[in-house]
Amino acid sequence: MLPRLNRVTKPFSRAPIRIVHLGLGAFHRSHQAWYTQHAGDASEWGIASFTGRRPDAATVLAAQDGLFTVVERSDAGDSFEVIGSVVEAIDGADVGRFAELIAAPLTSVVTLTITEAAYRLGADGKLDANAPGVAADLAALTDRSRTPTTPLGRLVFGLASRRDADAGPLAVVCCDNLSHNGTVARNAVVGMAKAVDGGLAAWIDANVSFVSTSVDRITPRTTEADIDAVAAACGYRDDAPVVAEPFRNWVLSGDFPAGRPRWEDAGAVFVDEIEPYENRKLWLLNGAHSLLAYAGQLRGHKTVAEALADDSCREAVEAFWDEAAAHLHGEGLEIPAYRAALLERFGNSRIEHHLAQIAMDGTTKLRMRALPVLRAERAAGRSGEATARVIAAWTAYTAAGSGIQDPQAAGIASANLLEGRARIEALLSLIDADLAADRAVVDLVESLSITFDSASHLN
Ligand SMILES: NC(=O)c1ccc[n+]([C@@H]2O[C@H](COP(=O)([O-])OP(=O)(O)OC[C@H]3O[C@@H](n4cnc5c(N)ncnc54)[C@H](O)[C@@H]3O)[C@@H](O)[C@H]2O)c1
Ligand SMILES: O=P(O)(O)OC[C@@H](O)[C@@H](O)[C@H](O)[C@H](O)CO
Repeated sequence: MLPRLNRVTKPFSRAPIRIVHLGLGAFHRSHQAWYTQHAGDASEWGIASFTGRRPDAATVLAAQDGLFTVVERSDAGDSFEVIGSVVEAIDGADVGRFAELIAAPLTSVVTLTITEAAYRLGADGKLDANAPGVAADLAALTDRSRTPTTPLGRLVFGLASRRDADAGPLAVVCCDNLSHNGTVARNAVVGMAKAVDGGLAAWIDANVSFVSTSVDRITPRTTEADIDAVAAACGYRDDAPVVAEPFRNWVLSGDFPAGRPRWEDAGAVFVDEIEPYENRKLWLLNGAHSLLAYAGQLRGHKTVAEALADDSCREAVEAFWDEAAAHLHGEGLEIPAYRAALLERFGNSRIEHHLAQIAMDGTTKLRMRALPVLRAERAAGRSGEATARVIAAWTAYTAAGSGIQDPQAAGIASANLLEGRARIEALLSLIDADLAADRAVVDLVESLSITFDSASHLN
């Protein structure tokens, strides 16, 4: 029997906890944990990482003393690296430990990868007070008789503890695929705090810096085959490896009032103006991912690489990129090279990135990945057809598949009981009210919604 990966089989020292992470999933491990291990001052920066919804990832990682393997997977083969920057892995339901660590004076940075849907944004882009868990968390934060269950509720709870402990300022670093993600996180956190304690909201405003980031490293969900591959290649049993592409990128903008690791040693870039980088990534990479997720599944494909190899999907991607690129300006963006690199990254067939995973939470994702391009195209006097096709593919996908996972799943199901343009209008209203109110857009999306029609492939 193989030995288990842990700090005895691989003697990594434990850095002191100075970073608290919320959302212990695959991406946190391949990205922020990797960058922290590769910072020049890594020995000073340990991460305590909390799960979001289930304890499973924390249970497995805790049994390995926080250690896991990053499998860097390219067409040329796999390389393996043990990461030791996560020094404590904890069930997110342990809000007591979370608050204790947020309140610790040594804690300087809180990072988040809790998915787009967890920010509970409504179609107006603001915190949706009717979203699951929000009202209950506001009540819990008010009377303190229960602990909050949403990630943002837990963060507000933790920040209240830090204020009470007078532990000083810190930085919250949002690493989710959202435009203006620092501002979104700030609005959601301060909005929630304001609803329960004006003094706390003012303290957060004065003491917490919300850093915006553009994060990039394709990291699919780990499979049993990945676990077996690590065992075969490394000679130890790791139940929490993570597979990622060789490419990685991290652009950050904002203040770190209590310090931060020297992530720049690992290639992170600190900028004053993040928007051009953010748009390039969210539109070209994530927008194309969403298009491939819907169009590709309609055409019977399972992975990004398979969908990209289908000419009709690839042409739709290129046309969408042409429209998006017209609105991407800024020094050093190098759009042609970025597009060429994306084709290569998407075509990495050894990374089995499942379209079904990318397809989740479409209403929230399309709002950031496609809608801004459509708006910009129409403002420029053009139809925005290629971008409308991205949204049209989603409308077709919602009708063809079952078990749609989306914060607006109930609204999607109701909309799909309608027919024709009424159905399209109802679906678009779940993404954006103005979009649904524009008759020309509704007609355009309706006319394009049969482009990838092949519903028999789904279910
Ligand atoms: N995987 C990638 O390639 C990648 C790349 C760039 C950015 N990201 C960002 O990171 C996020 C997480 O990706 P991942 O691959 O780690 O996913 P994952 O499913 O492996 O992990 C997500 C984590 O967030 C928690 N979570 C999910 N939904 C939640 C909810 N509604 N409320 C509370 N907690 C919730 C989960 O419990 C888990 O801890 C993405 O949504 C995206 O915003 C991912
Ligand atoms: O992780 P999500 O669900 O926000 O989006 C799915 C993919 O588009 C995304 O994970 C990309 O692979 C990633 O953003 C690449 O850096």
